[in-house]
Amino acid sequence: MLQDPRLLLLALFGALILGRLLTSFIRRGRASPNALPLPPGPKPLPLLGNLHQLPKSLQWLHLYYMSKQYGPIMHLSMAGQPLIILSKHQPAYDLLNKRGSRYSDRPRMVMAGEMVTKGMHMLLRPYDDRYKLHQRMEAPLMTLPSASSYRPLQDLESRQLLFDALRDWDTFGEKGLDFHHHHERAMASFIYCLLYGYRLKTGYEQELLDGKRVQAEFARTGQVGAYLVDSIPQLNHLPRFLAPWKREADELFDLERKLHVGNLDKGLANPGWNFSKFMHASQEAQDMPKVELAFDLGILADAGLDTSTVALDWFIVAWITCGSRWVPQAQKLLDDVVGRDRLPTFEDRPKLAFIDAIASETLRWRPVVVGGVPHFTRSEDAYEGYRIPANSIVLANAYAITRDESVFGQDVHSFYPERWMARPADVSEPHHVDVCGLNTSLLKDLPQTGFGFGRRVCAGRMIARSQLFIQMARMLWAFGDVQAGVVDEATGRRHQVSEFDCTEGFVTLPKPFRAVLRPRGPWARDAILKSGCTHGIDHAEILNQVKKERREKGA
Ligand code: HEM
Repeated sequence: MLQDPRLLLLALFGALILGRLLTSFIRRGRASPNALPLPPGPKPLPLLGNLHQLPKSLQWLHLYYMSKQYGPIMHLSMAGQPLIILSKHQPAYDLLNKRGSRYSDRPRMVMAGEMVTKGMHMLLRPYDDRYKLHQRMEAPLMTLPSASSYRPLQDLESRQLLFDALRDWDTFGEKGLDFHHHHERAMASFIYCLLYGYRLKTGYEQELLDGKRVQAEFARTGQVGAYLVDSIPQLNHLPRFLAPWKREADELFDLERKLHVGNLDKGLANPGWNFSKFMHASQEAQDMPKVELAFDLGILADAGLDTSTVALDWFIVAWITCGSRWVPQAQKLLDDVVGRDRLPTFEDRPKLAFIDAIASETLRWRPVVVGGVPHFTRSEDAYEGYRIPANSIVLANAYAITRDESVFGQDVHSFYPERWMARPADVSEPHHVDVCGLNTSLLKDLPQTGFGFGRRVCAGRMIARSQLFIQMARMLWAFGDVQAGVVDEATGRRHQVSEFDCTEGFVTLPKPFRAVLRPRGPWARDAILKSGCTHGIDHAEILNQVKKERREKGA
């Protein structure tokens, strides 16, 4: 029966899989009698553990409800692999921030990390010396003074976004516009300009289409359970004809390599300062293979593109579904501070803390990476009377943590920007305003959980916060009476927007729909047209100004 060598190999690997499951099961049973108990969690089945209890859809929501039963530190077993779920801010902060040296690793991802990106994906890298070298190379570009120097580019793209949205209002009227596309174009154009020295005019450029494909493949190949080889890496010893995922991984690597190396080449050749030139000239890059540097830049581009776009998409959903109170409040503030003759600018930011509160509330209400990014610990630890086993995946469930009432106060499911506002500071007291214009005297220092934790916290969070501020301030200033688009012209029926109508995956987007963004008045239209189409502006000149400003600020 087993004369066919392929069947023989399959039988061998079947035995290997069974062996692995049995070993992990026996290991679990062998915990020392003196050992602390594992954190509570649902009762596991033999061999499978809790695998059958992990739902495929809206996992973060189910884990949040599960935490109501088992508490803020839960233990689940995924066929023997310990998974610790943190559902309140304090344990997440204590473990991932305070004990960061122990909890900053990533779980091994064979397909997405080792095969498709050959270990060069920054987000998936283990916390080792090579990771730290890359972090050192990027660090000077991610400081607060650096973020402040990128604001002229953010200003440029948000002006363009308003111009494009006005044009679409004139074209599509009540049908509405594809706001996701406009957000994506603007965010991608900003990040590609900064990294590679070119802008994206339409959002349909081949580089962006390839970039989106790479992101979609990352989300797919990185999904828990998508590839057996992630659970049983030994399967990679199979010859290629028995391991079809190897060919798939090679093809995806090739797509990503071509995209990132092509972009690096463009960045080095394009006029003006940019990240490609800066990182290429850095000490850390001197002995680095070109492809590794290209991947660093490419992953930065990916990390910046999707996330800010999604946050702006949720902002539109919040505007439509629950904006009746905070939108008029924000618009009154904008009218008082900015007036109606010009667009808001970064110079207005210190007086517009409420807009920053709206940005923070958007990231809290619908965290972009809603389930959190898994961390990993290689050594055993003890916390609050529980044992955290060695080789645990530790996941801070962003959805649950942003609903921690002991941190964010009452009514955590509502969109309530005021929760971020400090008591009005005494006017005679000088306000503390950071170099990006954020007024920290008027805002509470609540945890920005949506950007992750500890040594793996989002490197681009200062850049992202400026981006969200300028975009939200300008949209709120320019447009009013925002609604979902009409989907049936005969009846005038509009798309029904629901805050839980979202996609699955690493980042969670609202399901696609069109929105009607009406100019608030002729004055808004005039100001947008006066600000104009920005495609004729010399962005290389702006990039050179960035370089000068960075030098002056010692960034
Ligand atoms: C609203 C926008 C953004 C959100 C919500 C966001 C969120 C996150 C989260 C949750 C993580 C993982 C943190 C963890 O493991 O605990 C992360 C990592 C990262 N982010 Fe962001 N991000 C945003 C924008 C950006 C931007 C604009 C950039 C760069 C220009 C960026 C660069 C990175 C990088 C390089 C990492 C990897 C850190 C590592 O694993 O060491 N992000 N981000």
